[in-house]
Amino acid sequence: MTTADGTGRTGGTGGTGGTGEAGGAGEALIEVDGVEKVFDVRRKTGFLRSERRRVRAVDSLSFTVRRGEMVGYIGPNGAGKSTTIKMLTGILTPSAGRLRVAGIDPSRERTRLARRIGVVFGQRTTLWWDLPLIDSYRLVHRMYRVPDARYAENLDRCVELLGLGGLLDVPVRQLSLGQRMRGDIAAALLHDPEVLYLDEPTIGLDVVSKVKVRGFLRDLNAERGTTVLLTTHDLTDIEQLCRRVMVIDHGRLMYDGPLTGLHEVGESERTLVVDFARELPPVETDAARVVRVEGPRQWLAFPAGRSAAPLVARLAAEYPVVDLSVREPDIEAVIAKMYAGQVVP
Ligand SMILES: Nc1ncnc2c1ncn2[C@@H]1O[C@H](COP(=O)(O)OP(=O)(O)OP(=O)(O)O)[C@@H](O)[C@H]1O
Repeated sequence: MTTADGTGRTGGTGGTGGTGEAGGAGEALIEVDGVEKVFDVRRKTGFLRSERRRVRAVDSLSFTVRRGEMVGYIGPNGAGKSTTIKMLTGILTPSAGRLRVAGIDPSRERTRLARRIGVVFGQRTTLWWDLPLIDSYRLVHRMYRVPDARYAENLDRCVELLGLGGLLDVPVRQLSLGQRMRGDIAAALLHDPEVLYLDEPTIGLDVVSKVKVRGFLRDLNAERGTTVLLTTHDLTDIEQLCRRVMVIDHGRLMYDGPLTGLHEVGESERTLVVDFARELPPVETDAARVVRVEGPRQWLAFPAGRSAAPLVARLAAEYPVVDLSVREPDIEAVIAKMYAGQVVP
């Protein structure tokens, strides 16, 4: 497993939290130590025959998330993300290893833990389908025994910031996907959880709804210091919300560190696009390689971890440069390479 500092240690690399910087390097809130989850699966192989197969969904998983962090948890389909979240909520019991959330063993004290965490599964709603949105919130109010004043304050805040004002009396089944998702996020927050697990919170949303949801989560983390573990296939969610990212594949943690550090793991390159005053042969320099030439324009690739400044200074000194721009590497390509096993962290 690779960490940004190359030590293999986890949990410290993103210790200053998400983009919101809430809470600084706080106490360990989520502790995962050598956790495994094995499923016994029966598969029919004939009319009366079946075979047993063991699926190791999570394997030797260890990480720590500190209070106030906003961490992206990503991986290809079937990597073990949902299984991890289910263990962290107490829905599933680990086959081996140690788990603590806010000091609580999730599978042993699921009800006690429920008061401390909020969960949003983008693919499923926790709201009552046939009831108006506000009725679901009233039920949450009672279930979690949230003090009346606190409930009213949290509800007002969510209604305002998530734009739920005109929707409270609408039955959940009549809400659009984006409205329903915002409604679900509010429901998960009415009891002031310290930890919020978000499993694909922007799936299927249009651009405007995505922006709204991301802005809300950023503010929540910055203002309330809520710790967020975010699972998503949308890397823009991660880029805009999380300074720290964990990549899981085949149940194992492949990378834990800043998003920018993935560029180094993936040996990705930035591109300097240079317009010269006239057509020139490909420029020769050790600091970059020319990957494309079109008339007076040339594209020079150089390692993403390196500054463009020395290269720019040298070109400007030696060539008739008219204009320059730097293109950032494509993080999706780096991660796709990682999933495909071309990058061995
Ligand atoms: N209840 C279960 N019984 C048997 N196998 C399971 C069960 N839940 C998950 N698995 C298997 O465990 C592995 C990890 O699944 P998991 O749902 O955690 O992946 P994921 O990373 O969340 O994937 P996705 O991005 O597709 O949601 C997969 O091989 C899956 O088929």
